Formats: sequence, C-alpha cells, structure tokens
Amino acid sequence: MEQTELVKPDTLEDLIQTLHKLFESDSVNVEEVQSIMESYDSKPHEWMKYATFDQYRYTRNLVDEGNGKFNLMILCWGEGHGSSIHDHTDSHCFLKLLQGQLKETLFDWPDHKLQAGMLQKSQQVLLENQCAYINDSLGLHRVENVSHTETAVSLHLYSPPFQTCRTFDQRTGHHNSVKMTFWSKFGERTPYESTVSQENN
Ligand SMILES: N[C@@H](CS(=O)O)C(=O)O
Ligand SMILES: [Fe+2]
Repeated sequence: MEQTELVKPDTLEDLIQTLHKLFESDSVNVEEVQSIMESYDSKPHEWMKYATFDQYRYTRNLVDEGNGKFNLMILCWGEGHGSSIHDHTDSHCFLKLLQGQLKETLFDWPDHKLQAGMLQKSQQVLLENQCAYINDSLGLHRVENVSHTETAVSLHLYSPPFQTCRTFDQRTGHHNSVKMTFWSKFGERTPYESTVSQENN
C-alpha cells in the first residue's frame, strides 16, 4: 500500500490538507490519522472562529466536509458539560484536545438479555494536543469536561460522516436514536430551526 509521507502540520490549514490526502484512498490507516492529528500543536488563533459556546451544553461546529469522506468539527465544552453514553454509527472517531482537558469513559455495549445497567470499563483524561480514537467495535463512550473553572475545546474527525447516533441510559441500557446538529458551519451560526433537536448532551 502506498504510504503518504507524514509531515508535521504547522497550522490547522496544513492539518486539513494532510487529512484530505490521507482520506483519498478507501482504507483508513487509523494510526496514521491519529498521529498526524496529535502532531498538530494547537494554536487558538487558528481555530477561534469555530469556537462558539452555549451556556447549557456542548456545541458542535463544522470546520470541513472532507470531500464527503469525513466531517471535521470543533466541539466547545463549557464547565461541567458532557455527552450522553453514545455510539458512533459505525464510523471512525478521532478526538483531539485543542484546549483544556476532557474525561473519556468507555462502556461495553449493553447486553439485552441481561437487561442490566452499563458498567464502565475504563477511563482516561485527555490532555491538550492528545488524540484519542474510538469506533463501535471498541465500545461506547461518554465525554465530559469535569472542570468547574475551565472550558475545553476538541477537534473531532468522523469517517464516514454521520448525522444520527444512539444514546444509552446507563441504568437500563436502553437506547434512543438522536439527530446530531451543528451550532455553526464554517464559522457561521446555523439558523435556529436546524439546531432544535440536539440531544446528545
Ligand atoms: N461523538 C460526540 C462527541 S463525544 O462525546 O465524543 C459528538 O459528535 O457529538
Ligand atoms: Fe463520541
């Protein structure tokens, strides 16, 4: 298989260009994508225009549509904001910290026969510039900004792109399908109508 030469991206723009190259082929090299995302040193002035916060829940801000191969977005987490336990609709999910810290808790898929609650299987704190990876075969996760004093900003890449996911009730293991929306796209606030059903948080 052809290997793309990996050069550390100096800017967010460089990173986006490299990601476009890496996703030209049909197979995704997870380690390669993870390491290129990790090697970008976050510089707030480069992503500031996408970083818009909501008082009540984390926001999803679309940065790039990756020629239809991936969605790249910036998520902004206020103090104490977190997601529900959720899946990633059979896509690859890369999650890089641009600012602050996030706690990621992993869960196994619930066992329908047992009808029991969901037990967490591991937990990690992601630090600035780190890049985590998950897909449905590794399990489900919940992501939280547990800080009471600091916000957090993360860069997420999903391939292929998806618009719905499933959220899970930790106590019962029951799930719901939820539509995922963007608070802003390419730096412009999304009109109100299309943001009303954001429910993964
Ligand atoms: N997967 C979630 C964010 S996270 O909690 O990983 C989302 O795209 O909204
Ligand atoms: Fe997630």
